[in-house]
Amino acid sequence: MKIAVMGGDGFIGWPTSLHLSDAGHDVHILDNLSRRWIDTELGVQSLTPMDSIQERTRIWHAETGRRIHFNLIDLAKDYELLKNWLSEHRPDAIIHFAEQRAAPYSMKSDRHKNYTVNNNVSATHNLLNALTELSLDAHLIHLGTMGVYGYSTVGAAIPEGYLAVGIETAGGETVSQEILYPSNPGSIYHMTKCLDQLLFQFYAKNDGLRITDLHQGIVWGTHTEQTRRHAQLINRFDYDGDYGTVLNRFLIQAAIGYPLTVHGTGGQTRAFIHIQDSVRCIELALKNPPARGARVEIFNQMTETHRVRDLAEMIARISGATIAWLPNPRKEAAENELIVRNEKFRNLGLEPITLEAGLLGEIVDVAKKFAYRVDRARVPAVSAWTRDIAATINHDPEGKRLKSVS
Ligand SMILES: O=c1ccn([C@@H]2O[C@H](COP(=O)(O)OP(=O)(O)O[C@H]3O[C@H](CS(=O)(=O)O)[C@@H](O)[C@H](O)[C@H]3O)[C@@H](O)[C@H]2O)c(=O)[nH]1
Repeated sequence: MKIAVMGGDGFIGWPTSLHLSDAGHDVHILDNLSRRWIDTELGVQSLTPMDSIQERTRIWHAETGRRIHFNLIDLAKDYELLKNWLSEHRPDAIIHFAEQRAAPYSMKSDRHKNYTVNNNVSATHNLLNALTELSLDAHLIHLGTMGVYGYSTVGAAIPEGYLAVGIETAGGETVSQEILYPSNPGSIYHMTKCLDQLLFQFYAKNDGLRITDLHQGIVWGTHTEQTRRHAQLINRFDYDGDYGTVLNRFLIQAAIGYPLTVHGTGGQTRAFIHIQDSVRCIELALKNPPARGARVEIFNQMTETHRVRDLAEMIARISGATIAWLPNPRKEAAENELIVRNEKFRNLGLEPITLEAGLLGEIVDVAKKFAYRVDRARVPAVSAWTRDIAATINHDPEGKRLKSVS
């Protein structure tokens, strides 16, 4: 297949591009390199040393003889360029990662809120609009998030996108219907993914676009089979307070002897998936497109759930790290249950890498190897969800104002 990977220079976009190229597909990356600019804005860098996209694709060609093409296009701003590219290349499938993906970054300031909404919603809409205008029947796969469901304290299992409800008619009869699961975003970033969902519903219904939305959990790990093939194919690894996700942050914190930064009681339960499984799921979704005219296909792309404090305690046990119990910079439920249905990928043959099995290798491999590149001052999460919270959180790099350390 000819596949366009929008956002193919990012944390999941890059290993996905390699995985699909390795599987024999003709891969074209479209990316505005915004993630690299944001690193510059924040004054941080990936834990792993990362080459330019042109250099990465050159190495991939030298290693495998396969070409990955790179196009510098901003989906949100360059509508005509995007449309012309799609019109010329007419890909069979499009994988859409081209959005600002960090919740803390989206909550940093009014400017960051505007940027995240404008970028994410425009990128998605421009893509849908162009596909319709060009009558291009490409299968669109979008990287969504488990965060669209929110974290209720009820503890009922979250279905894959649609919820069966009974509605009472005027005649007093109860009819059953499947509705899109009610959105309950916890950040501006998560809210943009909820808005994306509505755009998908409309374009599938009105124009018959074939769309798959992957509601992904928190990704951990950094290597995939293909990124291991050469030092310069390595994936990025974020550990900073804005882009670092919780488990990867704990791993690097353990490696550099920094107290594990648990927000609040650590009672937040979240869904997780290893990066290798993430790219496998994308390939499975690619092989199983919805029919034209069908409703948006939704998968829950996660393999296990964990409570944040349990992860911290597990890593502390393995590594001897201490745990810092910090005031939470986010507005979120202090404690929640999370039960997630994920049979669809399991039925398509996904055999998950479990945290227990994969964890130690990751610590040794990546976190310790590149620990010398860490700027400790970039570890704390300082982006607060509200002004009131901002007044109370800890900004001190080595945690002198922590609630407690155990
Ligand atoms: O040092 C830290 C960092 C985070 N947390 C807590 O860990 C949980 C998860 O935070 P996260 O930064 O790992 O994940 P999140 O902000 O939800 O976002 C990440 O995970 C999402 C999937 S999900 O969480 O919505 O399932 C993706 O959509 C996003 O792109 C990705 O950045 C939160 O309760 C947070 O308060 C800590 O206790 N300590």
